[in-house]
Amino acid sequence: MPVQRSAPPVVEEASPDALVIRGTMAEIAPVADKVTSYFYALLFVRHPELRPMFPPAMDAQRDRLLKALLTAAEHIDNKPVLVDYLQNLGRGHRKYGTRAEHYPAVGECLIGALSKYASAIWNPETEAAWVRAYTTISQVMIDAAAADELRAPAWWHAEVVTHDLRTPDVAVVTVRPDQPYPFLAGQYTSVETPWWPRVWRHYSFASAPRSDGLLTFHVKAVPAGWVSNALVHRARPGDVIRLGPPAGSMTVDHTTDNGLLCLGGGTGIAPIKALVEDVAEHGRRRQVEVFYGARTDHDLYDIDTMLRLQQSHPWLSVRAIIDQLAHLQLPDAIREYGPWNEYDAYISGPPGMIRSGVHALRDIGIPSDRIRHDSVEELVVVGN
Ligand SMILES: NC(=O)C1=CN([C@@H]2O[C@H](COP(=O)(O)OP(=O)(O)OC[C@H]3O[C@@H](n4cnc5c(N)ncnc54)[C@H](O)[C@@H]3O)[C@@H](O)[C@H]2O)C=CC1
Repeated sequence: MPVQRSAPPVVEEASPDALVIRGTMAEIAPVADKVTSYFYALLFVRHPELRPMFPPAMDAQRDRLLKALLTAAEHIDNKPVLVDYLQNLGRGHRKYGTRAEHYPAVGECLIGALSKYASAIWNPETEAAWVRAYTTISQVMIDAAAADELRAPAWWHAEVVTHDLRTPDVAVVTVRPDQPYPFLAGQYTSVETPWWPRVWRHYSFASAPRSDGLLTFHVKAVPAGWVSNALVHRARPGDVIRLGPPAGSMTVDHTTDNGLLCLGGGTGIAPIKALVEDVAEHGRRRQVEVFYGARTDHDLYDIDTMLRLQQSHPWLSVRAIIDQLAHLQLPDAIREYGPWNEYDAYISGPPGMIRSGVHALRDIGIPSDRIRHDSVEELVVVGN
């Protein structure tokens, strides 16, 4: 579930519907791939008009919609987190051309796929629980999309204005959106390139909002990453990409004077740089300690920028942690510094680093509600 703060495990009584849903999920878990294929087969056979809203090749991300729906259903009892997640999902679906009338079609195929593969336990009560859950899920998404329609476009076009290849596989790409693009430092967006229509990937903004309206992303080309390879090796000034709405809550809490302990691994330094700029713009002096991790010194592609920021801001300290030299990975390095009890923590980087970072931070006494990061589930597709 994309919880953007590190939530402590919630121990609560499950509702009868939640129990039924969990029962179905346990039943289909061993055949999840088959459920996914069958769900999309049903959807495209029964509703061929929906096919163009999905990527031509479905292998890379075919189960994202289904996964999102199942994740939401599983958390049906956790209303505040669920609503937040679904509102984002509903807003985010506007860029695919999703409309309110598409939701019943998806619901019908979801029930069709579940009832086929959970047939051993499927009965009218199971179906009723899923219909109730899906109705709740789709209504939150539909309402959020409708509200968003009044204030923002479904997507933005953005022209590449500079493309700076920093290493053989990392590029810093700056784009100019065709309309104002409101967002907060620390957030991310989704990007579609002209070469892979309808394949969207998430990238964090590498700067706080700028007066010239330009947006910058740090992109690393990863093996088999269609979007990332296109952005690093193919995109040039003048190319036009599409952007979805901003998302994410790894933003600076300006209601506190706590320091910021920031861990950025690899291209995960991008949103950390945006956070530093945000603190600078707010003008209140807060200690910001950045740990910038990389596998080798060649991978520290943005260290000059970070050191320049350190030079201009006495409240900022930047430390590079290089695996090879430090003989330990980034999250463990923070244990040698501190104390960190007056700090809020921000972590950005590969999913494994976020997981071990949260662990290390809790271990040194930072409570979960003061540790912020993007959802690890969403990150699995970030940057591909
Ligand atoms: N908002 C966010 O959280 C953002 C996340 N990213 C993600 O960051 C990643 C960047 O990839 P690369 O530059 O190739 O990073 P990388 O794989 O080279 O690793 C960067 C740093 O993270 C540490 N690290 C990696 N795996 C670890 C693990 N399992 N446990 C502890 N430490 C670990 C490494 O020691 C290194 O210091 C991508 O997965 C991208 O999706 C990128 C931008 C923003």
